Amino acid sequence: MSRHYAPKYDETVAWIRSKCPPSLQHVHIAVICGSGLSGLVDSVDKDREKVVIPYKDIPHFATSTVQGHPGNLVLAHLNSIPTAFMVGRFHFYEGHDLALTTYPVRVLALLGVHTLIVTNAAGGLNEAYVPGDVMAIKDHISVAGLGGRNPLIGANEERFGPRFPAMSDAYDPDLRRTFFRAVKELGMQSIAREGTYCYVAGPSYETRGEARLLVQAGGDAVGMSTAPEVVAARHAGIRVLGISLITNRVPYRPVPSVSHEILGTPVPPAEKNQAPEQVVNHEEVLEVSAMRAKELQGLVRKIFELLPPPPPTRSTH
Ligand SMILES: O=P(O)(O)O[C@@H]1C[C@H](O)[C@@H](CO)O1
Ligand SMILES: Nc1nc2[nH]cnc2c(=O)[nH]1
Repeated sequence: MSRHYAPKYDETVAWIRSKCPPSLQHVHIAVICGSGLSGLVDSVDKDREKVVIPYKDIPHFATSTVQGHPGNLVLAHLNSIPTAFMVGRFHFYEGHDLALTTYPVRVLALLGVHTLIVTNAAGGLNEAYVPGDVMAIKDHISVAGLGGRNPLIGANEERFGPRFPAMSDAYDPDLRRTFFRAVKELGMQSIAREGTYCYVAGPSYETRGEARLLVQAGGDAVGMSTAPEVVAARHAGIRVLGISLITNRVPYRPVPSVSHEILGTPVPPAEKNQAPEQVVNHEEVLEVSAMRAKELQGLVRKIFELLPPPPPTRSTH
């Protein structure tokens, strides 16, 4: 993460605290709302204080430019736990440096967050997945990270974590167990999945060849966020639950040939009897998010009810 941002975390944190009542000056859990998932914030306790701060007012924050990402930091209680909601996130493809994209995660760490629930809309790569499925992320493949786009590049911020943090345990197994307990209690087994999320920079969706590469690498879903936030969170010692809402199927079979139509040659055997695959668009992504909004709110509330005890605290000051 660029050293350029280092002196500003404390300014941002002090400013946010100045807008909050005492009960919200330290928050324990953060929820990042993915595309079209801003309704998750409606799960907060209605009878308690709630502070809504537009990102554009927060010193040193970026602003959200993507449809389905309103761009507010909301501090409130959920199941009586002081919680921060990022209602909208920043994406690298919006033109933000990765240090700025993940800046809020470090601010959240300084506000006291020990547990991050990060959500996203993602395309399904796994043959068995259908739009509307909800996947607990057990691992990620950061294609952009492997290509040199890692939010921790630059001088290491020792106050947050070590130079070389492990990522082999990035998605907390106890939190995943909690996710599946919540799924079971709510009877959502038929739509619940557990899989590997692939992070690509976007904003273009995958070609079929790219999607096939991700399938062969073991990816179950693909999206344009989450992994940088998780890397920054894990570096800061925050435990993570990642949830992908599968909003579309990603076409990955070879592009149908047309040469045989003109030349009268045989149809390539691999292309015989192929069902047509649908092209994805962001409107469809938002439609499926809207369709599952209420269930996901219920799921998040249930997860809060069942959360395991917090990990031992580690100072970032
Ligand atoms: O912020 P998330 O990851 O939920 O948004 C996904 C990825 C792109 O931003 C967008 C594409 O439709 O949805
Ligand atoms: N990269 C990518 N991101 C998505 N977000 C929602 N659907 C998709 C998808 O198919 N591909």
